[in-house]
Amino acid sequence: MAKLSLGGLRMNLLLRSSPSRAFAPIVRRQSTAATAVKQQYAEPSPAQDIAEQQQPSLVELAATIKQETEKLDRYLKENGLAHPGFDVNSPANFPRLPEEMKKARETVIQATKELGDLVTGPTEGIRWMAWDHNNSLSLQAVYHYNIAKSFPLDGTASYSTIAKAVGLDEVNVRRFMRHAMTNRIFKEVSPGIVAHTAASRVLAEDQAMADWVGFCVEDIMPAGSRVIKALRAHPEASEPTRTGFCVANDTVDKEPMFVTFGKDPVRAKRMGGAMASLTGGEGYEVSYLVDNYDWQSVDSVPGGGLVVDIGGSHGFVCVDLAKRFKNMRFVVQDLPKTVASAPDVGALSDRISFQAHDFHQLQPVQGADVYFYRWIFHNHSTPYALNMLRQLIPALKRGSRIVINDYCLPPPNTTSTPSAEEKIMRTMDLVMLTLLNAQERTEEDFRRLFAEASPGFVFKGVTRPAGCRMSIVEAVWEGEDAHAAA
Ligand SMILES: C[S@@+](CC[C@H](N)C(=O)[O-])C[C@H]1O[C@@H](n2cnc3c(N)ncnc32)[C@H](O)[C@@H]1O
Repeated sequence: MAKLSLGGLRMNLLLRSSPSRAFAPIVRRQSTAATAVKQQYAEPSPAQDIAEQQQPSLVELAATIKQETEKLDRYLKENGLAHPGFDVNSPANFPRLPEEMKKARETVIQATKELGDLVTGPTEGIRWMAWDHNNSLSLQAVYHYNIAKSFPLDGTASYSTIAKAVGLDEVNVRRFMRHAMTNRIFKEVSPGIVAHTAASRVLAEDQAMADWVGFCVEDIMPAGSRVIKALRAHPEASEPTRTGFCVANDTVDKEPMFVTFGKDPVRAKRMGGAMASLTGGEGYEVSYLVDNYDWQSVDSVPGGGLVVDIGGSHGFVCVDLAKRFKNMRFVVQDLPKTVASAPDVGALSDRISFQAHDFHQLQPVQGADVYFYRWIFHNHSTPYALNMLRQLIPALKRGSRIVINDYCLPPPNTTSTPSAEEKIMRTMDLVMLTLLNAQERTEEDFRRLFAEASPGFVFKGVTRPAGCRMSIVEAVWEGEDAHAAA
C-alpha cells in the first residue's frame, strides 16, 4: 500500500477497486473586483445582483485598482515586507496579510482581470482562451525535461547547454522555454542565453509545487481531453471507472484512478506531493472545525457524546477534538489497512477507538450523536453519496447529527464578474468530474442529497468559518428511531 500524506489529509492507495479515494482541491475565497469595494457592507441577493449591478467603467476599474494597490503598497512598506517582483530573487509568494489587506489584494486581482478582459473584448478573448492548453504544454515540457533544474539558479546558460543537459534537441528546448517565458518562467538575458526568474526558481526549488505541476500536466491534462469521450459513452457520469481519466489510461470498467495510482509508486508519490502543495496552506487547519462547531453540546451528553469519524484516516481530527473536549468519545472508521497502520493515540485511547469499516456498507455503530465525514463526500457522485447516507439510517437514533466538512460551492455568479475563487472552485469541480466522476456541491445540492436519501434527514444548513476554506454541513435525523427499535 502506498500511503500519501496530504497536508491535513492522509490517503492510502490500495490495489483494489474502490471509488472511495480522495482528491482534495483547494479554493481561496476572493471577493469581487471593483464592485467589492462598493458592496462590502451590503451584499445584494443574486436576483438583485444580476438585475441591478452595473458594469463599472474602465476608468472606475482603474481607480479601484489604484486605490487598493496604494493600500497594499503602504502596508508592505510600513511592515518592511519585500515587494513582489519577477526577478529570481523576488519572493515566491505575496506576503501573508491581515483580513483587510487580503480584501485589497483580492480586489486588485479581480479588478485587474476585469479591466483586462474589457479592453481585450470577447472575440479576441475567446480566440486566445481556446489556446490556453499551450500554456500547459510548455509547462509540461519544462516539467518533463526538468529544465528548471538543468542550470544554476544564480547563473545563465545557453539553449545548447540546456539541450545537452536535458536530452532534448535545441530547437525544441528553445521553443518551449521561449513560450514559458511569455508566462514569466525563465527570461532571455541576451540572445540565446537564459536565466531564472522567480517563477522558474519555484519550479526548481519547491518539490511539492513541481509535483503539483506534474500531476496537472501529465495526469489531469490528458484525462481532461478525454472527458467528452467518456461522457458520450457514459452520460450518467457517476462511475469512477468511466471517467476521462480511465479513458486516458485505458482502464474503463477496470479500475478507478486511485487503483491505477496505487500500482505506480512514482505517480502516487507525485499526486501526494501535489495534494500537499494544494491543501497544506492557510485555511485548512482542523482548528477551524474544532472551534466553529457546537461540539460542546456533544461533550455535555451524559457519559460524553459519541462521534463516529467515517473515513477518518488515522484519527487526527478526533485527537484534536479529544484534546479540547474531555468527555466526548470517538470511533474512527477507515479501510482495514489504514486502521491497522493507525498510530497509538496514547492516553486518549480510552476515548478514541479505531474500527475497520467500508462506508459503502451498513454503519455498525448504533445510536451515535454525530456521524462525521471530512473530505469524503466530494469524492463521490450522487448515487454513491446517497448510498453512504442510506447506509447510516438503520444505526441512527432520533437527534443523531450528520456533519460533513467539505467545500461548498458558492451560488452561481452572484457578482458582476465571477470571482477568482468561484473560478477555482468550478475548475476543481471539473477536475473531480475528470478524475472520479465526482463533484463539489452547493448548499442546495447538499440539501437535495439529504432529502433524497430520506425524508428523515432534516437539513440544518451550511456554515463556513471566517478564514476557512472548508464548510460545515449539518443534518439531523428526525426519522424513525430504527436504532432504538432494533
Ligand atoms: C481524503 S481522505 C480523508 C481523511 C480524513 N477524513 C481527513 O479529513 O483528512 C479519505 C479517507 O477515506 C478512506 N476511505 C476510502 N474509501 C473508503 C471506504 N470505502 N470506507 C472507509 N474509508 C474509506 C481513505 O482510506 C482515507 O483515509
